[in-house]
Amino acid sequence: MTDDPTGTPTRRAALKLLDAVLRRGLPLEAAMDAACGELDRGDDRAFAHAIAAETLRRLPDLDALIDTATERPLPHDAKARFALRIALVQALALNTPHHAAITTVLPLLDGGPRKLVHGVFGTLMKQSATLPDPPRLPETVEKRWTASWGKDAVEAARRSIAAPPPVDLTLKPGLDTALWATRLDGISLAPGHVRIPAGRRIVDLDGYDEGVWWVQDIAASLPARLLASGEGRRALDLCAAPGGKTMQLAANGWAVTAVDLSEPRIERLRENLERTVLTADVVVHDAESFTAPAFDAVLLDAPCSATGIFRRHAEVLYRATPRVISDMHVLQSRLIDHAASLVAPGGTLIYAVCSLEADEGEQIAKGFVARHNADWALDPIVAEDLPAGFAPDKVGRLRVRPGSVAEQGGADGFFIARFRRRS
Ligand SMILES: C[S@@+](CC[C@H](N)C(=O)[O-])C[C@H]1O[C@@H](n2cnc3c(N)ncnc32)[C@H](O)[C@@H]1O
Repeated sequence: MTDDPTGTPTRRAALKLLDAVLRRGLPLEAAMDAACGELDRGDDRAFAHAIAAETLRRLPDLDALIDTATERPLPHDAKARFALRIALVQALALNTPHHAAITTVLPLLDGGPRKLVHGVFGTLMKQSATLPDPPRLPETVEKRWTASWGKDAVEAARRSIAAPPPVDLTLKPGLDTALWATRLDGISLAPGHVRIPAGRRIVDLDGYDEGVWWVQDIAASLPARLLASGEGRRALDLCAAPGGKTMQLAANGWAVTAVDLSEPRIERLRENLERTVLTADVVVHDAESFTAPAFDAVLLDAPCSATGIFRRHAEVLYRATPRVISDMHVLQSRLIDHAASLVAPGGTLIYAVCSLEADEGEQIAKGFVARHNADWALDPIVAEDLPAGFAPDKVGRLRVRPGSVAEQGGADGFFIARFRRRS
């Protein structure tokens, strides 16, 4: 594409990324290699990613602006709409000069409605259009979350999608948390936790090479914190990759078996164990059919819609259709039943999902107890089990919703329940 203006290949990559995410349902990170094949430079790839990620964070507001400036609404999958989203997000959220934002995008419409796109962009710039602060979430998500968690949670979710969230690190046990918070120029919300601002290169940070910490949102660290120290007892981490909870359990004295279906993700788990000098028995297997002698504890971090990680991966809000959520509910019900069959009498089962959908959290916990009432009981989580800022619900399960620890930078959405098998 030698006659493209400078910068157009980056915008073409951003267009391919958005197409992969919004039309083909891929995660943004998974689409990077194929979409950015034309780009040799790391900073061009990073900018293509930034354009796509910012577009996804701002999509409802970008589309609403576009609709104010067209006579008839453009179809949602029209190339002209994709091109306008990319031009507008640069001009209105990424500080790209207006001229550069549009001239680099027009060549993407080879043989298409360039005049229309140029005209709509020009009209909006003349009107000094702006994007609202905080951004809106997709309407269907706002309705669903308002019904489940209330208006304040939706307001908090809007505020928290506005910018990339901070990054949390889990320290190996026995380290001085305050010292590491200072060394990493961060803050701590709990023993063994350090929070640093977004945007730092993780591999350059103090302690990375020595493997004394790993990246893990504070909410994602809570399920393993709900198990006492292992003292050599056996724990099964089901759906374990890339290994955040495996590392917590292994570091806390459990003899861990880590099971995951995905070979590439298990590879990352192995690398993480190697870097942190921790050990686990690692097995590539479907969790639904995995068998072994019963364990003292089983942690099931079930596959889910992942709507709890919307602050980092806004595309989850578009992928989590009602159909996906209901399919996940069915899979999670089967997985929790199988996980329970692997727990020894008197043992503990932890169920966790990084989802903000009650159907994947509260409803799974309720269904499990209803089906297995004779052998199992909820083991209520109490305030003392949790870091400041997190509180169990009235029956003793933990729902981390938007707005939790907001003043300190928030947390991923999560649901966690702990159950005890009767002896
Ligand atoms: C939420 S992620 C797990 C995160 C992990 N527990 C951690 O703390 O790093 C869910 C995982 O479930 C795995 N998975 C999905 N379906 C599975 C199945 N049927 N059996 C085993 N693993 C599965 C995925 O490969 C993915 O790694």
